[in-house]
Amino acid sequence: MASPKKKLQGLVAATITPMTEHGEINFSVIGQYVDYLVEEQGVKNIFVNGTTGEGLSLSVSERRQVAEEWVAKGRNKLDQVVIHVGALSLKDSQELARHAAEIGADGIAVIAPFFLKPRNKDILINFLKEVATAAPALPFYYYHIPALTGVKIRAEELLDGIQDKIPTFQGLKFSDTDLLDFGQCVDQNRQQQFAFLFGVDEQLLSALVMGATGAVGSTYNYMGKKTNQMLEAFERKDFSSALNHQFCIQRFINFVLKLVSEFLL
Ligand SMILES: CC(=O)N[C@H](C=O)[C@@H](O)[C@H](O)[C@H](O)CO
Ligand SMILES: CC(=O)C(=O)O
Repeated sequence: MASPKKKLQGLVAATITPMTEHGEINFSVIGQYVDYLVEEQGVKNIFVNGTTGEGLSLSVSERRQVAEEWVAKGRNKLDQVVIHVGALSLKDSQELARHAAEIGADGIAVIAPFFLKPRNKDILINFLKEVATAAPALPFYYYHIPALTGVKIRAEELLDGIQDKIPTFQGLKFSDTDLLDFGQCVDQNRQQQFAFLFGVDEQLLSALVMGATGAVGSTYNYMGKKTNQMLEAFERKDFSSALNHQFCIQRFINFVLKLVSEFLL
C-alpha cells in the first residue's frame, strides 16, 4: 500500500459489503472484488464501511472484520484504503479509528453524529477531533452528507481553521449538491494540500470545474472505467467529450433512481 502521506486523488470506490443470503458478511469474495476494481475498472482507492457499504448498519465487530479484510486483500494492489469510522457512540468511533491505524489503513473518514446532532460547528469539530486523536498518524477526512445526517453545518464553515483543531485533517468528502459551498471550500483553502472529494457521481463534472481533486462514490464500483474516461477528457480540456461521458453516466443513474423510487413508493 502507498504511503499514507500521499494525497488521495482520482476515483475512490465506496465498496459494497458483500453478504451471504443469511445476512452474514461474505468475506470470500473480497479478494476477487479488489482484482475486479483494479483490473476492470482502473480504480485503485476504496472507501470502506460508508453509506454504500452500510457501515452504520453493521456491528462494531463486523466493521472491524470488514476493514481488516479489505486492507489485507488490497495490500500491494490498491493505492489507498480509507475506512469510514463514524458512529453515534464516540467510543465506538474511537475504537474503529484505532483499529484502522493498527491494521494499516491509509486514512479514516467520519460523518457527523446524526441522532442527537451537533448544534453548531464547534460541537461538531470537537467530536471529530476526539475521533481523529485516536488515530494520530492517519489522514482524517470529514464526510459531509447533510441529506442523510440532517447536519446542515456548511462544509465551508467547518473547514475554516480546521487544521488548528485537527492536525491530521487531510480533506473532505462532499456528498451534497450545493456547489457554492463546495466551491468555497476549495477557494478558501488553496494554500492547503487538502483532498476535495466529490460524492454525487451524477454531477461530478460540475464539481471538477469547481476544483474537485477526486471523487468517492458507489458507481465507481462498476462505472469506474467510464468515469475515468471523463476525468481524462476533462484533464486534456476536451470538455465536449467530458460532457458526453457525464450525460451517459447520468442516463444510467437517472434510470436507476427511477427504479429505486418505484420500489420505495
Ligand atoms: C447517498 C449515497 O449513497 N451517495 C453515494 C456516495 O456519496 C453516491 O455515490 C450515489 O450513490 C450516487 O451519486 C448515485 O446517486
Ligand atoms: C459514496 C460514499 O462515499 C459512500 O457510500 O459512503
